Amino acid sequence: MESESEIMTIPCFDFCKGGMALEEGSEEWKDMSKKVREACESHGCFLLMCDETPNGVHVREEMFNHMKALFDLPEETKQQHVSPKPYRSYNGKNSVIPLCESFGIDDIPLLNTAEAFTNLMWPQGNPSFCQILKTMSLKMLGLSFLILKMIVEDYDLPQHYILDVENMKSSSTSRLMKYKVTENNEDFNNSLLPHTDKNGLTILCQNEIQGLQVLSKTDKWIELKIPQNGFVVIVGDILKAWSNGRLHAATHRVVVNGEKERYSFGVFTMPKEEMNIEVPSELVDEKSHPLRYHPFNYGEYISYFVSNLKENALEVFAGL
Ligand SMILES: O=C(O)CCC(=O)C(=O)O
Ligand SMILES: [Fe+2]
Repeated sequence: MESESEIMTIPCFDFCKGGMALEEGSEEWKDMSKKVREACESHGCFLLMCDETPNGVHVREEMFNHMKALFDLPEETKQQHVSPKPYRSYNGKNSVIPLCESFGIDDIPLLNTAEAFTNLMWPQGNPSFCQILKTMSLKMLGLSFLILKMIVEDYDLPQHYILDVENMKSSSTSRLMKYKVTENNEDFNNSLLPHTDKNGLTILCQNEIQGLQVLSKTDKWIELKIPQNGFVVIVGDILKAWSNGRLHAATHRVVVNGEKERYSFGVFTMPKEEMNIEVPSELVDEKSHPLRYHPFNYGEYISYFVSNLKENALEVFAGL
């Protein structure tokens, strides 16, 4: 029963009560900003509902059907998706996480990368999947920006810090993931190993199969129950650093041990590689919040992480 009560500790917020999106600057928006900031500080994550359109459920269902067809393509076809950037190329044969397969596509809302991807996988094209990838990536990127603006609002930071959070979502990667099921119990904990995300903010959704767990500050794994048509929002290293460690980058993992495959789709927002991350002076307080991170370059941080692959990369690279 322990995990039952722990489930309750991760809050779920509805940004679109009754189909109406929150109006920026309204009292409701301000109340929500406080709740969002508190959840990001205490848990480093929260669940999110935002049903603006009645056909949202339908779009999701179609997306996961398309994703199944994608992962069912021949291995040679999937392997054609390659990128010089880390964690983008098709990854299907990773001995550390043998149950997980993934693709990463950069900047779908800004460039024609969804077309390029679907044309590569299906030489005759796949316009409906392409459209869904664009719709979902754009929606999730928009939600990321809204959440980042709420955080600036609730810290009562001067308006020019909106530029900081605009930078923090100036690039994005959409990741498509499949978790296979296995009969071998020993593999269960290997679906996706514990990690913090190295970007700014992550928003994920999944088919009906749960499996994502977050580590509480008291070192207990909490099984998330992502509502149907809901999302989970996770604070990454960059947002933690920018907030001077006030926001918590939640360690999370995936454990899938049911009978059905899990598919998930995530939008990882991040700064452009050349951008620098610097703590706003307003978030530094000599007594209660002394400066924890020196200014650093995002691209250099990612290179450092990729060459060391240590989970304490942020503290070692940018910590004071
Ligand atoms: O599939 C999921 O729900 C989590 C994926 C994840 O944590 C990641 O790709 O960083
Ligand atoms: Fe992650």
